[in-house]
Amino acid sequence: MEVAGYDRARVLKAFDDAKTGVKGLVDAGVEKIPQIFVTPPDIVAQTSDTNREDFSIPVIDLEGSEKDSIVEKIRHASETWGFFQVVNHGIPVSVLDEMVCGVRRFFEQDTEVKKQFYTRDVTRKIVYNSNFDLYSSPVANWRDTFFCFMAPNPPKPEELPDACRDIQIEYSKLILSLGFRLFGLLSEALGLERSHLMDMDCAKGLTFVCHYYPACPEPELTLGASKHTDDGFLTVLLQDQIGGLQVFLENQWINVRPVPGALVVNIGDLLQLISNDKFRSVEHRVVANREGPRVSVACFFSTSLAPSTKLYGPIKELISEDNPPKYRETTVQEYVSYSYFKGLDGTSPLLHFRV
Ligand SMILES: O=C(O)CCC(=O)C(=O)O
Ligand SMILES: [Fe+2]
Repeated sequence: MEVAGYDRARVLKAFDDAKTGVKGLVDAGVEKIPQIFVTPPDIVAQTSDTNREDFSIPVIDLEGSEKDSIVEKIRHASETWGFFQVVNHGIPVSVLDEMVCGVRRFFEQDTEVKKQFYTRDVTRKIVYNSNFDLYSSPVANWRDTFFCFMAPNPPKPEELPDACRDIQIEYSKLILSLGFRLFGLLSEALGLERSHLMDMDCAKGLTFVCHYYPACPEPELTLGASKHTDDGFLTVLLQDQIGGLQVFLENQWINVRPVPGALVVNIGDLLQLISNDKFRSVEHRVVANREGPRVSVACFFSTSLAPSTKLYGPIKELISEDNPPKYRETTVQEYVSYSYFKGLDGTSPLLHFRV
């Protein structure tokens, strides 16, 4: 929001140059959030009762009874909610807990060491900064992040941060095998051969996006993450027990309640595109909280981000005369860079690819 006589560009640059992110502000004891974070009240507002017991995203037990019913539950959730949580997914709780601790150690380590990772050069192996869209978005979010590509060409172990190297390597192996399993189930849920989505390279690339949402002194004035959809094929999210993630469904914000040991799975834009809108990539956001820090790890599955001319459009088996393609074909690189440079401005990048 603009305030007369206020040089937003200069304030953003000073915030960025400090390389200490939102955590740096909290450590310095701010009691009021700086203007760059102040978000219009209608955007922060809750729409209605977000704690309705009868309206929460499904929790699916991957070791549950018959496989057919798991596929059916995943199909239903992907068509209606675009989100579900999975339990009994094969990743031990001790690994989930250590991953959250590792991310926390990264953000809470010595500032001078952490600053070495601070960059906006996305060709670097580890990219730590605050608000990837700081200069393009109308408001900044109360969040710091680091990300790195873990597949198909992971950084060398010595390139990973000391604070979370071992657990990142272990978690990425387990998340890749869970991802393969989920893509098998999603393929079947689309009525395709089990290997269809994997054969399209939907799980070839894995990016870890690790968020740190410091406690916020004025949570009613800002957001942890503005509303957006995810641009890859699928996201598997690990969140701690603080909560704050919300999904926009039936015109209201629904809390994605932390379930101990569960992982949150959501359909990304590219899966909506290739499924010709059968599966939904649903808008979500993270509210700010007086309590914190909140830690989350979003694992984005996409193709390898190495330049490729391979085109992705609605899957031929899913389209017909009655269900013509709703999107033009695109390369993953074109889609992802369009989405990245657009930033979290509240509109879906999918619209740009509609025919
Ligand atoms: O922190 C969260 O719960 C969500 C993060 C998210 O939506 C994202 O990284 O795309
Ligand atoms: Fe997201």
